[in-house]
Amino acid sequence: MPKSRSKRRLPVTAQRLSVKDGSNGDSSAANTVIAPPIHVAGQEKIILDPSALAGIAREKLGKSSAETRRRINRFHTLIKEQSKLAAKRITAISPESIDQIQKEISEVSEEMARMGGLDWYQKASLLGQCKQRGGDTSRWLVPKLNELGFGKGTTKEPLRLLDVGALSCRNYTKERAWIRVTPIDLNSQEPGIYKQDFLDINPDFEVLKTPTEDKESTAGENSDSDGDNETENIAHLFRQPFDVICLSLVVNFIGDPAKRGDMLKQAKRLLVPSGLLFFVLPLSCVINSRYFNDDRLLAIMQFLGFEQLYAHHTAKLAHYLYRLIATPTSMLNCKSSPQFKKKLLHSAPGRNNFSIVV
Ligand SMILES: C[S@@+](CC[C@H](N)C(=O)[O-])C[C@H]1O[C@@H](n2cnc3c(N)ncnc32)[C@H](O)[C@@H]1O
Repeated sequence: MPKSRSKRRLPVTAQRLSVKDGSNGDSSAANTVIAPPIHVAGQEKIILDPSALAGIAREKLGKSSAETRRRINRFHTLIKEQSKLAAKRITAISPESIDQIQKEISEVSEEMARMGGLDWYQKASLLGQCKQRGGDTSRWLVPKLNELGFGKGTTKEPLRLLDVGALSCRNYTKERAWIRVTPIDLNSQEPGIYKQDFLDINPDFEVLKTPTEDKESTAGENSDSDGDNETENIAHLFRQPFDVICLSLVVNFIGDPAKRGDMLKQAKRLLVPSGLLFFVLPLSCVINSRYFNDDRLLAIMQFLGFEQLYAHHTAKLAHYLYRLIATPTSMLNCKSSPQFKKKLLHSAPGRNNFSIVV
């Protein structure tokens, strides 16, 4: 049986999040303070970190940023194809069709490997972060946290922030006095990023028993530690829930819509009550999909127990900040049929098939 959230040992952190924005976690109060307008921003500042390009050959990236973008999109398509084929293989019955599916899976994997695999994809994305997206997404999140009342000296302990799909562990260096980052990724690009599948984190926070263990358990956090060691036991990093979770361009990376939904549910499991979820999608997912848009996302998030604090479209991205306001854990463990199935919302031609199923 899942343990109840109310028994978890983090009332202080939880209080901190609700008190600091002046709303005490009351959603109506928060809504009067923070309007969630959606608007398209102008050009953003370009920040290029030269170390981002280390070890990546120009010809692999593409001759121009448009070419890099095209290859990244191809990689996304292959990821989706992989998910579809994996689902097909589960239901296939005849040995011939299993062989055929297996052959197609191998072709997809080979093409991904020829492109340079996940490692290439991450480096290309890092370049995209620098050149096209106005720097890493912490540039958007940090001012929003400031607006909510967080900053240097405003909290007793630094905010615990889980950066999922982290390509750099330096994104919050300037804020290290008040943000303690735990950067994770499926494939660690640099020491300091922990190799960890977000969906595999076990959110059983009650394993933390004594204050001594508590102290030892946080010793490895932040980017000073060597997160590159695959055999390292990093379970201690996840013994407390997080104040903030960043899912920036990670959910769209997953090919399976139900798994995307699982990521949102997992974020909810790993957050303190009143914790914040920073969520970023490519703009095309919400303005050009047959099955998805801002209203659908809002309905899903509200269903999961989040309130939307901010929503903002840039030229290429959709940014959202949510606060967790309800914790019905029974719902998260519910295996019944999805509440938000893939549903046709726009039938105009030329749209993509992005969706999130919860
Ligand atoms: C496009 S990059 C996003 C990078 C960065 N967060 C940003 O905003 O630009 C997507 C990253 O998510 C990582 N990722 C995807 N699924 C993940 C999971 N289940 N757990 C951890 N990382 C994951 C991928 O390995 C990849 O590095």
